[in-house]
Amino acid sequence: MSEEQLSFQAEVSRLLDIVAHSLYSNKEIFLRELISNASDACDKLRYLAVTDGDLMKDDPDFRIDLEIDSNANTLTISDNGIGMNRQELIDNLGTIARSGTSAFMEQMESSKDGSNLIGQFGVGFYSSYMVADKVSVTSRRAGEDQGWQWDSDGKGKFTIAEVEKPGRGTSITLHLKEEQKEYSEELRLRTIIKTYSDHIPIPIRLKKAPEKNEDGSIENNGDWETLNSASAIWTRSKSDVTDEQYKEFYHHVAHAYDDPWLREHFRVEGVLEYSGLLYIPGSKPFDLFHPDRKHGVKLYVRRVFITDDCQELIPAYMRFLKGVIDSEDLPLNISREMLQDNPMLRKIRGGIVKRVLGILDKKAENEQEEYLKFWENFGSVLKEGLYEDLPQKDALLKLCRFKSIKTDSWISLADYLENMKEGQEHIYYISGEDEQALRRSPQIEGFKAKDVDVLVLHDPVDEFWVTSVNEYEGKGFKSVTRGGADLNKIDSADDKDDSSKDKEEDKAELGALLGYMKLTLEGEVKDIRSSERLTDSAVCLVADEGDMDIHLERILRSHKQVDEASKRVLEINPKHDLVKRLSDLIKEDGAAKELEDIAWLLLDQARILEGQMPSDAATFAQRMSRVMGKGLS
Ligand SMILES: Nc1ncnc2c1ncn2[C@@H]1O[C@H](COP(=O)(O)OP(=O)(O)OP(=O)(O)O)[C@@H](O)[C@H]1O
Repeated sequence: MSEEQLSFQAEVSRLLDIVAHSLYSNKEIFLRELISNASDACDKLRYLAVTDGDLMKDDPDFRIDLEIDSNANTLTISDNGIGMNRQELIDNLGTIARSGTSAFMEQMESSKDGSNLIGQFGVGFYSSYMVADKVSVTSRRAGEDQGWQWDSDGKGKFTIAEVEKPGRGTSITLHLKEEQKEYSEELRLRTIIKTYSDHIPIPIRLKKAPEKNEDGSIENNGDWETLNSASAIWTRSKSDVTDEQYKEFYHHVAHAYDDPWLREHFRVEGVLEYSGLLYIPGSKPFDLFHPDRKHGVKLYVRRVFITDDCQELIPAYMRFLKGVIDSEDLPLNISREMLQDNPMLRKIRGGIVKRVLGILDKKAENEQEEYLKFWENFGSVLKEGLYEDLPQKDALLKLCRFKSIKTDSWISLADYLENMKEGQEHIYYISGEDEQALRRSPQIEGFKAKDVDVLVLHDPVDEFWVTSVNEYEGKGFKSVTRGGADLNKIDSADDKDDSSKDKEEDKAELGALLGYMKLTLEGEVKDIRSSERLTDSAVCLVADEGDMDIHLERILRSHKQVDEASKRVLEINPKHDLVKRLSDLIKEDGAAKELEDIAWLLLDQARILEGQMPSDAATFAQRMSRVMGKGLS
């Protein structure tokens, strides 16, 4: 087959354009990316060879080789890993499958200086174009006979052609840009490998240029020099690994380039034996909430890479974890299907969950500021565990941090309980999407007045756990937009001022108003009641005790999971001037029309405060005009 020319997927072209034109100063990381890919390719073959030994029989020792040609100004990185066939070359090097890429590119394009972002994201193979103006890839898939060559200058198109390739694996030749000649110098390469790739568990070798002695004899005939330690970092003892090496391993295993927030290197012995090196990233990945997002923990069995896609290893609510788990007990030839319901794996998962929760607990306890960095990045994800992993509910609730109406900083549930008022039986919360709007909600007025704190839950995930988690330390969670507020049970200095005689009179007058409004608004609301929770506003809507919370219902309706809106309870503030005036008006003759208008306007006002529309915008406007006109006359 002759050479074929194909176009990059549009996203790749955009990415290549960003890479080539970025002001990214740290160009040397291209080598880290290519070596990382080569090492992954060897891992993949090692796994396949467990069940098909023939795949690597002819060449059993993995290696990654670097060769320089200073005359041609090229650098070649070769591996004897899994290799790629024609279709794989087209798919892998011509399209982008990673879930976070679109989000990354949007941010890149909207930010002035993307260098920082490129550093965080890692553009993999395409980073070659930071130093090369042309890249040639020859590859032969293990177990196949035909080799393929892929060539591109990174400007929209690439070619692919059949080629002779004696050994399996991939060779990537970078035709270095004139100004990037330094990457064809031995010393430079040695330093880069030591810095970024020492942890790679496969020998990375550099072919030394033959040296001529003075007498013309050749000193070394192109010997290979191994540049890295070449042992799996998690098998070494902690004292043998430097912070820098731990960090570089994180960059490799997580494909992320921030500093990890936490690392945990451990070994479990006993009935079940496994070791692990886990990290929690220092920043929030672009794709944390992407539906395809998976955790980044690779499963190894006795140093053999098995998979980086084992959903049974780590629960989804810990998908921020990155790193490696290496089991001594699982069978080497375990298939990915067999992993699905494996009791040993379930135990490992249980162990990891406990370990991670334990570490987080310690951090939350001893290094509160530090812990909040984690919480702000990954708290939303961890909270998913509150309904996905009920046995861990209490441990998770202990780790949760919340905003509340009394403070802009984060508090724990323990802090909340400590500040509960005499007679307060519930942990009160208000939930919705907009934190500031929640803080202004009429439903929290009475709580503020009584100095009772209310948690402000503005994370979309909150609506889901808060309805399934019943209590913390014996105190139930209660929405302030639902049911009775129970505020009269809570002591407050204000209550003592009202004389009981006044109260009785007020009650009778309000009773008449409530009766009138119930008749007028019949069918529109479930009930109309005097409110304990309002102090400044005249009205608000609440959900009846057994009904669905107003905000939760709104979310479910927007996802079409609930068809009809429930009828709500309209609460009226008996202490509000307008309400008092209405109670008087009801005794006057000829006020019926005005009263009717106001009753409807109050209901629509309460609806608007909940972010809803008045039931009929035109009638609402007419009523409003009539009442305003009356006010002016
Ligand atoms: N040396 C190699 N041998 C075999 N396959 C490779 C090699 N280099 C790259 N690939 C294939 O090309 C794909 C794309 O590589 P690329 O570096 O762009 O992304 P990635 O490795 O998936 O992620 P990242 O961008 O984080 O490096 C890889 O997933 C792999 O399938």
